[in-house]
Amino acid sequence: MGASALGAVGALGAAGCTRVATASDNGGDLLDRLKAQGVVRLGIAGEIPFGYIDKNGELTGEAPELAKTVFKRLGVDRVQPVPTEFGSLIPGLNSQQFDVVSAGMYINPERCQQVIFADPDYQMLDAFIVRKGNPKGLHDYKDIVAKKAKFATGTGYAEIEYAVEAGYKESDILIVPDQVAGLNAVEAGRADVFAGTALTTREVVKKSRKAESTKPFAPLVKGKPHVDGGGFAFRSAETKLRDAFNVELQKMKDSGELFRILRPFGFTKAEMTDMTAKELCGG
Ligand SMILES: CC1=N[C@H](C(=O)O)[C@@H](O)CN1
Repeated sequence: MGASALGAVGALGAAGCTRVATASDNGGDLLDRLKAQGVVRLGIAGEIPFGYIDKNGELTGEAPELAKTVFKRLGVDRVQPVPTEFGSLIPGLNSQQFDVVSAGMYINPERCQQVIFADPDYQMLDAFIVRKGNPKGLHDYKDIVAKKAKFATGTGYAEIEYAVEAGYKESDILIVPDQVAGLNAVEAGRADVFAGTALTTREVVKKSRKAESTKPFAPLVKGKPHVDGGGFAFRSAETKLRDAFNVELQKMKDSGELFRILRPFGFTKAEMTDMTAKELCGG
């Protein structure tokens, strides 16, 4: 089942006719309310292949497709997309614009201060978009510092911190709305490099004759190579919903169903994971 782009507008406008969670809700019974409504609102960031509206106007991506299956099993039949910028996903969730972040968001200690996460549904390395032939020889974050490259990444992306840890000055980073704007910036020479997930960069350069994606690599976090895990985020009070989601997710990991859903979006077996949200949040 797909929700149309029109549906996305409808999702925002539906607040007047459908009972949706409000700021006064304490969150503990959100699952019951979603079941009664029959719909859950998913925050997405227009990022292929994580969560996006396709050319037919249908909601898809690894996270929305997974959400459709899990929420159906939890008794919520429909999903509605609420598109926003990546950097607005956590504020949008916490201000009740939608019920769940369904954008493949990396789980890290800073974000775990603001929201709670289901266990990751995948693990991932980073990669760069560079001009064809990689003229500046940029292969990881230390290269962008050493070669004084103009560095771009997306609003709210974890990649901002990775560049800063490598010694890049935060105020020098070109922050763009998304990976398409990043590709445009590299093609036009406004940036030498755009950083994102290895899958995102690989997908977006398919549209380009001027740019390519580098080999995936592990960013350094506290000096050590780090593998990210991405998953669904919930408001901090909604442990009941998150726990119920985790139970279904674990069953899908055990049965291999999760990989069957993610594989068409370009994920490999090596990108399936046993990491937990607890360990990614810092224990
Ligand atoms: C799926 C995704 N993950 C990274 C993050 O969580 O910050 C960013 O690269 C934005 N997109």
